[in-house]
Amino acid sequence: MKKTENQMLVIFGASGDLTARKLIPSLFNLYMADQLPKNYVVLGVSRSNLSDEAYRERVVYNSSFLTEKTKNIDEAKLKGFADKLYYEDIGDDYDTDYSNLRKRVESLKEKHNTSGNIIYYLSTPPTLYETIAHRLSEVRMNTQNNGWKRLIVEKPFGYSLETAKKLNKGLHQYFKENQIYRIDHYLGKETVQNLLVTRFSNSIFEPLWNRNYIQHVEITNAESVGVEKRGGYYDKSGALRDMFQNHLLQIVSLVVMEPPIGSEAEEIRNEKVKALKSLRIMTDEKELAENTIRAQYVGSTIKGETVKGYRDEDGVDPNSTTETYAAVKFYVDNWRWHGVPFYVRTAKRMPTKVTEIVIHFKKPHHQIFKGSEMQEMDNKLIVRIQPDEGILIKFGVKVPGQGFKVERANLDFYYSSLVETYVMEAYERLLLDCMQGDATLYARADEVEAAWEFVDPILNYWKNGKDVRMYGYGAGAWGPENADDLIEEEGYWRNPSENLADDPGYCVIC
Ligand SMILES: NC(=O)C1=CN([C@@H]2O[C@H](COP(=O)(O)OP(=O)(O)OC[C@H]3O[C@@H](n4cnc5c(N)ncnc54)[C@H](OP(=O)(O)O)[C@@H]3O)[C@@H](O)[C@H]2O)C=CC1
Ligand SMILES: O=C1O[C@H](COP(=O)(O)O)[C@@H](O)[C@H](O)[C@H]1O
Repeated sequence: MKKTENQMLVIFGASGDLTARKLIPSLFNLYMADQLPKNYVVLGVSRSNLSDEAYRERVVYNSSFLTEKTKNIDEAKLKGFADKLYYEDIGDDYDTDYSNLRKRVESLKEKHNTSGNIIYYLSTPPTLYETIAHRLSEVRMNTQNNGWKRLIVEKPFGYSLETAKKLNKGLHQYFKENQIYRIDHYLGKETVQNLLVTRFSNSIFEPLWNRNYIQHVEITNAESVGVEKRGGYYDKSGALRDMFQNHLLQIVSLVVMEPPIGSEAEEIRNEKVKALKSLRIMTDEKELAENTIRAQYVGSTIKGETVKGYRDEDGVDPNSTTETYAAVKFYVDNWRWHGVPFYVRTAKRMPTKVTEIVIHFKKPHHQIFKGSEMQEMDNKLIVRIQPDEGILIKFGVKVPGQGFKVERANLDFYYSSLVETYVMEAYERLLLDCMQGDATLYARADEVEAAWEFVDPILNYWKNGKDVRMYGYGAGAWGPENADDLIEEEGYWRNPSENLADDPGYCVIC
């Protein structure tokens, strides 16, 4: 097991939603699992005027995000966690002299003997990331001569290729690349990481993992919720920036990448960046029109309840042209994937919440068991990222009896069957990795830029292209009908029913 050295976590934007909903609960889980170092403190920093006690009340004792976790633990244990949380009011603006902050950090370091190792977590609006890094360096809080300093940067990492490059350049003035941890919480999901193990620790998948055996790859990320309280943010972002550029292209990179020479962070990240750079960038309008689809959810009734359309959501422009659904077909220009189409879709307000990767294998070259419905009998490997995390292989078996009746069978594995194993939540895992200096599951500067390089032309086309359509889909539907045209050559999008194995598909071929 890796060692977690004594250290301090300084969270900028500590009065915000992410800190309360994800960061503090993750730290609490790590505390309960005895994973925090012996000498450890958290210093929350924001503009709100709060005392240490008031901050503890807010994010621990009165936190609705912790109630489930804390209701059965004894007071002293909870106090042991809460007492390690402190708060510093930065003043009216983050763009200020950090000398007082430095003094506070020094005094906490002395008091708790945290040894000068510090993680700075940037959980503010992204426009402040570079400012905070600059202000930290001004008072030498980035220097590593008395302990390491790491910087976790939240998404979104840029708004376009240009802004991402600018942000990388800006941060690199004050922190070295190996100090910067760009968080992508999908990489913290156990099933996403398991893709590497499935591919590279088994000898049965990798020989088939190429253009000779794979017909196409399909990735679906669906959310049943709408934009909730984040309409203001989402309307400036949209599905392509919010989910596709980061989380989904990270998943694509793990599906596409070549075997790394080892499991060290740089070995894996080198291969991921090569994979991202091999995505064929679409340039002409015809290509973009044929291979991309965007849509918005419109009002509808789901299970008897009226659901608002996107343009009626709080914080959303009533004439908004921001997409809540994005589907893209693309190719990967390398030896392994030549000619294999990838279909990736992401959306809000779909029938269910599900993320899955479906590897569709080619049919056998010569079909012995001919029948009208033979085309239904395709082999698939489904990696279910959430919910019902697991892996499923679909193949045909003979139904006992005369003739050749073929039925689909499933070979499945569910994470829930590992009852003894505690599966960490994504933020928990990623925080612990950063505490231990492991950047494998964080995105490197060149990965982020390569992903933007692919996405930028699509965004530009959607914004400035001629006659670009914005389709509508009823809230609670599987996207617009036109999205079926995109995948027509292969058949149809898989309907990821609620239960992973609940797709019995039966056909009689003789
Ligand atoms: N919430 C989520 O689920 C997710 C959030 N993120 C990212 O994490 C970061 C934080 O998100 P979240 O916590 O939701 O954001 P919030 O809007 O809740 O704000 C975070 C903090 O920033 C400060 N802040 C807000 N607006 C301003 C402003 N205009 N100028 C200066 N400070 C401001 C607030 O503190 P105060 O006013 O006290 O200074 C607050 O503590 C963002 O970059 C977001 O994109 C990423 C993934 C998911
Ligand atoms: O980063 C984001 O992710 C969430 C979905 O995350 P999940 O772990 O629940 O799948 C999404 O709702 C949000 O819009 C986006 O910013």
